[in-house]
Amino acid sequence: MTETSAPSFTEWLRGRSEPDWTAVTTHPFTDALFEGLVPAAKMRSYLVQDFQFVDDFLALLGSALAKADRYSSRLAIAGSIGVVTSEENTYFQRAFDALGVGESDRTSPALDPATTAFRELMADTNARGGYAEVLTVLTVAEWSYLEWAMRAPAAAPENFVHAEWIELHNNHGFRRWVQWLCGELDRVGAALDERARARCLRLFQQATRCELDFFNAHWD
Ligand SMILES: Cc1ncc(C[n+]2csc(CCO)c2C)c(N)n1
Repeated sequence: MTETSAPSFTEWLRGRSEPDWTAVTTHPFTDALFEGLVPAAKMRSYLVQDFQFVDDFLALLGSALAKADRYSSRLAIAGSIGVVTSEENTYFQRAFDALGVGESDRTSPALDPATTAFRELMADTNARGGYAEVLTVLTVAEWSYLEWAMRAPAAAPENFVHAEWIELHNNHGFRRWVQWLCGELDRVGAALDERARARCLRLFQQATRCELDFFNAHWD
């Protein structure tokens, strides 16, 4: 009777992942990005590693597509796969050109430990997780990026490498996709038993930690 405002599953997951969640979404790397003040060498290493991250992320989206429990969910996920494989992809190529990234660093760079840890978490979730677990890891990666990017001031930095990286993560379509993801995880989470919910929480916390380590690896 007093349960008028129980937190949603995703709000509960986020709240239980503090203080790391706020450390990610207010990270100094993102503040510097807003001002166009990330040094080129740091922006380069970050994007080179992130391009490797995006490959496994795409595989995880494919896993969600396969594991979804209904057609309308598969359609929403397919739409997001289309975005990752079109607009995002040309951003990386143009940014790499601007930053002078050579061929081997585009295709097979030495991986930073933070990149490897994140890739392993995604690969494990892909191999062993069900739909709820896959959604959990996707939600951390997308929601945390939306949250930092929504903090951007109205004036964009001059350099397109900085400006477009912000715009990719706070545009209307991306906001709607993250809203869909959170709503989907809330829907699927409502049907889980306590043990399965606890598994999702552990994954949410691990993925949040991976996001923090990823930013920290390119900032000091
Ligand atoms: C470390 C890291 N975490 C999350 C994202 C966010 N993200 C991953 S793939 C993708 C495409 C849109 O669905 C977006 C926004 C990132 N780039 N790098």
